[in-house]
Amino acid sequence: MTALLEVEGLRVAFGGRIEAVRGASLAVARGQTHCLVGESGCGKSVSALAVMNLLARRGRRTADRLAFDGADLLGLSDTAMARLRGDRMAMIFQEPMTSLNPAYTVGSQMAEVLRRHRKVTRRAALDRAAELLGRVGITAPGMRLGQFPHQLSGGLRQRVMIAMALMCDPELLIADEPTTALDVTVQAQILRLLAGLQRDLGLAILLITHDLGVVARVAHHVSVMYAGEVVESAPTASLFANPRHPYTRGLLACVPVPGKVRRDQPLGSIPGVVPRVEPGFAGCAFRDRCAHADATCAAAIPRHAAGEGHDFLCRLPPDWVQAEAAP
Ligand SMILES: Nc1ncnc2c1ncn2[C@@H]1O[C@H](COP(=O)(O)OP(=O)(O)OP(=O)(O)O)[C@@H](O)[C@H]1O
Repeated sequence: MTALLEVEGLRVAFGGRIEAVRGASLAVARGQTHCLVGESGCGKSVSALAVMNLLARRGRRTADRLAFDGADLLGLSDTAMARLRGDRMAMIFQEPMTSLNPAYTVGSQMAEVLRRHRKVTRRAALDRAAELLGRVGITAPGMRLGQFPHQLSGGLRQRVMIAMALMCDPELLIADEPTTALDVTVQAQILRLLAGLQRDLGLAILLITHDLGVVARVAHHVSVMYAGEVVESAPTASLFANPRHPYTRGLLACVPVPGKVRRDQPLGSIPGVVPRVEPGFAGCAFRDRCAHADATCAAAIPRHAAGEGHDFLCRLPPDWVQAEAAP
């Protein structure tokens, strides 16, 4: 079966000088959670915004294919895309106030989302809003409908934003770091909520995160992004058991293992920073930070298949990790 969201060869440039996304491909299967991971500045948010056609004015996107439920998104007019957004595909952000309007009550803005896409009465839209507030774990939903966003805690605002995204019963939810700004307990609650919604409603979720702990808990499939490219893509179990790209291995080495980290030990990080890449850049963008780099890393890099649904972009062969470990 074709994936619900198909992205192939996506490129995004800003003002023609910075290439934020450089030929990224990924596919989100129906009813599954696909995580897009990588350090800050790798192009995760820009990729998601490009899919939704919500890039800032200077951003230009091109792609070999961009399709939702088999239908081309690249050829859609702005009006047709706006009809799809918030209806069959919805997006939530790290900061709920990106989506919530401080001037309107929770109820009126949730109802407005439904009434923009469906012919329903205000009463029916408010009933649906109350039902969804209950579904995302908000008690006394009737009372919350009459409140303004500033009267809610950060965790509640995040739940309201999720409920609002669900008003039209979307098939795809794109969630850009939805838990980063929350404290750890609320983070865990929101992740449990998203996993439950994915299961119960058959939602497909494209979850952007830099937290590999989150990935391990919720993802079916993972795409690792570096400097605008997907450098490794794999089913979650395969990625954690057999990471191939040196960048993925570096990210995983930074995750503390319970019981193995001493209190006084600093958390790991990969030395160096993600480079900003100009159009025409050739070779592997990770080479300056990579212990395995050699002169060939400045030339074209092959993409290797490394098992079912697992591929990576590197000059090293698919079995390099085992070969290096062998005596
Ligand atoms: N409006 C813009 N104009 C110019 N450059 C931009 C714009 N938006 C993003 N970029 C650049 O695109 C690159 C990718 O940014 P993006 O926000 O997608 O990264 P990210 O991986 O989502 O990181 P974060 O986790 O910090 O959001 C960065 O170098 C960023 O500076």
